[in-house]
Amino acid sequence: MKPTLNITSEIGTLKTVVLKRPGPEVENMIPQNTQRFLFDDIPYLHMIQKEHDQFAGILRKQGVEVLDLKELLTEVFRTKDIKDLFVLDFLNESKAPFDENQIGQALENYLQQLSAEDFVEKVFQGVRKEELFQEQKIHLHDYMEDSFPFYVSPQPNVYFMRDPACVIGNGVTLNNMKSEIRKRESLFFQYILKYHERFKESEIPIWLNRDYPFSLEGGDLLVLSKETLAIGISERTSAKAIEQLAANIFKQNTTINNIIAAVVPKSRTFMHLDTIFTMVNKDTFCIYPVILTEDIYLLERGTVPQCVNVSKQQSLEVALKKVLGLDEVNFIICGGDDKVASSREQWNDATNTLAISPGVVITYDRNYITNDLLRKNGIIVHEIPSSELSRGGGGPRCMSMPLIREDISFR
Ligand SMILES: NC(=O)NCCC[C@H](N)C(=O)O
Repeated sequence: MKPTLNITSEIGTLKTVVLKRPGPEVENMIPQNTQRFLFDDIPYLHMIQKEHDQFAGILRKQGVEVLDLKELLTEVFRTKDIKDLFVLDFLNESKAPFDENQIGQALENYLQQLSAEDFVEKVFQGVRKEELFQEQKIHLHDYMEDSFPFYVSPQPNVYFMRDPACVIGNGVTLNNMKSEIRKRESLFFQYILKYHERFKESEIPIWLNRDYPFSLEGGDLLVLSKETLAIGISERTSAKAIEQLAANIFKQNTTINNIIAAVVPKSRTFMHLDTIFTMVNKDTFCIYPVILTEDIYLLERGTVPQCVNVSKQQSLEVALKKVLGLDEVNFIICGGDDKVASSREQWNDATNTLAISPGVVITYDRNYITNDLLRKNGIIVHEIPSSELSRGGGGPRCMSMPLIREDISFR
């Protein structure tokens, strides 16, 4: 029988993954607010869907079971009581204007009467002001030209499935995401794990919950092996969340004994560890070289009650060799030696590879120098078109949430 969740590496043969096909929510941005939504441009919907369909198509062709976030949520919300409960949580977290009686109640009523299918679309696309009150201007700010047109803001980042939750072993983290605009995304997984037929009977450990006050995002967390995680201390993921996660995991009877914590320079370009470091084979990593000069720490299982021992490491290479038991580590530098190409391809998510088995990855076609280098290093590369997908600032790894991979051994 298939396990519900099993992720013990980044590269074990991928069996089940969750994706979200980009939908009309990506068109609910305007040039004045793309930055607020963490986008660099507004994608062309028709094309981004075509590109994403090719991504899903390659995964299916490789025998991967592809689950769809929209379908999972729709199945959960067919039960009216669960949907009504979610409406309240969702509006609360959307900072919907509940205090303004008329609007809060109208929003609640409006969402409650939608079918499960329409409701899920609305959750992604947001609720425009004119949907509730035709052209009605109530407040002074409604008269202002730049007034935000939504009561409930859209969620264009939902196709970046990697970030709101991380599967580690047979458990998950439900992440408190850094930016206000993405915080609601991990609420989806709370509901799916608790109420969806496929998950609700399994006792899934929650390694760190979304009410933990310091932020963590999935793009920063890599499961390197049964024993080891790598986590970026980044713009999005705090050192406190990493240590708390370590303490929670080490306290349990798990195989994880080590966490490599790598400093990631705080900038939009390097927003998560997986924008500068991914694993493509047992001893091979695709990197942007900035990761080689930043500080590296190791968190190890200590003795209770001082559960986490922290030590500074000499380098990423030394730390990887130690925790993975490797004699050599092969770093493939994205874009190669040409600094301009390296920087450009990093920006276009060249290092954001998604492994579908050891030495087999999916990447963006636009990063042709890195793809070539990967192939020269014996990696099989499946390319997907990326003109529109890349506009949101993430690549194939960011767009996927693996639930089940086959176990592999390193030694
Ligand atoms: N793991 C990743 O690097 N995810 C990419 C997230 C892109 C999204 N627009 C964001 O800024 O959060």
